Amino acid sequence: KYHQRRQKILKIASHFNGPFPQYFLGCLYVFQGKSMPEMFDTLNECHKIYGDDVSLIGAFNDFELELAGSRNVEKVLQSKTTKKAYPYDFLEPWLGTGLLLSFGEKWFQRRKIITPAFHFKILDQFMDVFNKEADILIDKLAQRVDQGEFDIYDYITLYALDSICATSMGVQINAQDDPDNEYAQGVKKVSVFFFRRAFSVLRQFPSLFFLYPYAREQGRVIKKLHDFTNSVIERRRKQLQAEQSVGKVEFNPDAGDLYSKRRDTFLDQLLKVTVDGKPLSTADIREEVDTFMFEGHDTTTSGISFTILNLAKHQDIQRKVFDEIDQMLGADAKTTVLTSALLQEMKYLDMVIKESLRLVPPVPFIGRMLLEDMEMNGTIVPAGTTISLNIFAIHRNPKVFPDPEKFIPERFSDDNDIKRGPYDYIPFSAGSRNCIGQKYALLEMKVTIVKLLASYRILPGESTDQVRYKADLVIRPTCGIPVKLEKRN
Ligand code: HEM
Repeated sequence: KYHQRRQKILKIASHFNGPFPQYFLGCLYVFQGKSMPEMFDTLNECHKIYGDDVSLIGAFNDFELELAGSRNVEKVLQSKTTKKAYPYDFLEPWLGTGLLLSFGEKWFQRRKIITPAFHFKILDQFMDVFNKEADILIDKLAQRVDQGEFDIYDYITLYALDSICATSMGVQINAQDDPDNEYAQGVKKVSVFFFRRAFSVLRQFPSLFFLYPYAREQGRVIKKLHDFTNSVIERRRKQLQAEQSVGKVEFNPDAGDLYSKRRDTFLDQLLKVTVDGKPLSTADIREEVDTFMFEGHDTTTSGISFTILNLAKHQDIQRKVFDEIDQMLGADAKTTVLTSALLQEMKYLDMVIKESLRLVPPVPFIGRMLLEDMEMNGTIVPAGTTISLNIFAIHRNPKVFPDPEKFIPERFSDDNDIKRGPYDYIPFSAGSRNCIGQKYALLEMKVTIVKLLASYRILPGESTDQVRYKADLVIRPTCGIPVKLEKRN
């Protein structure tokens, strides 16, 4: 039976290129003994060697396709008969079946409940928080001015964590005052466990997870992450109860209410909503809070940090962004409260952010499992196949992005002749399961870059050129983001 299945898979795989699969362990040898950055490079190298769509057969006849060609990517993202691929299951003990992991009716219902929390009018209210948190970041960074190279990544992580808690949960956690924040450390650890499991031989046997050397530690770390999100939910619940007991309090942004009295945050909606007449259970709420705390800070941290890296490496481009800020805000650049309308006028900044998300998409891969057969490359790919969509490779198609490794913001100018299809550039994915937080993310990224450049010139450090990429749930730098800061007058 094993042999017959292998023959069947090889026949389908012949419609795609890919490394030769060994009889039992498939193509695992391609990744064996490699470090995380090397694995990431190898995966992307496969596309250079074998083309856009690569067959990668795993251990024990596990058929997997790695797609980077826009035709097949579109088919998968448009299909209504897919679910998230098995590696996402490894996240379930942490994120439950919140919006990222759920599917079918549950996903549809949750997306409907949560979508209004990211309406552009609500996002406008978030701008005060982004401004305030970014000002704190700028203050914290003052101690690094003229002090030589340092890693800015952790500063950005804590800033993004404060921002997501304040905006979406209505709770101030002051992570920026706590460099050893346990939540941020825990997320890093769980992400590495996830990655190691996705590349292990035993990955198809969930019941054997206890054999993994890090299984117990994962349990402990997830418990701490849950304790933290539980405390955020409880704080907000108490705030809302206190408000109810003194009658309805009007929100006044100037009276220190910026965080606690914000109305109808994402968490408020979850606390208040009823489904079939019943409120959501604490477990239901926590899985969404866990999902948004993670998705809402780790991804933007990666996006902001790599934009900073690119600006440090390209002083001419940084100068142009600064000139745009200077032209619009002049001497008030450091103190102006940025609004979404103001940011919308900064066209060059927009191109820089888009190019940075192209070159280093914070979510480099997304995965799906086919629930029905699908036609691809002239063959029928059977239901049950795991598909990985390689956004990092999609963004390096030289026909759409000539000189793909170069950082060229002008690719996104209106006069660029090369036309892009809707699936050639997908940092936030596409289709119905696209990123619900994309507008939020872009606003936060822009506020951070404007505030940073208004106060500091970002210079490359001695090791800036040595930064490589490694990817677990998001792309991270191998040795932080080493930069130097110089004060602007
Ligand atoms: C630069 C920052 C961000 C990037 C590049 C990004 C990218 C993505 C991508 C590629 C997906 C699809 C994942 C998949 O199909 O498996 C996704 C989904 C999602 N993102 Fe983001 N994201 C970012 C920021 C955010 C923020 C700030 C939030 C929340 C405030 C957020 C919340 C979510 C959620 C909840 C989903 C699942 C949506 C669903 O399946 O209905 N993301 N994101």
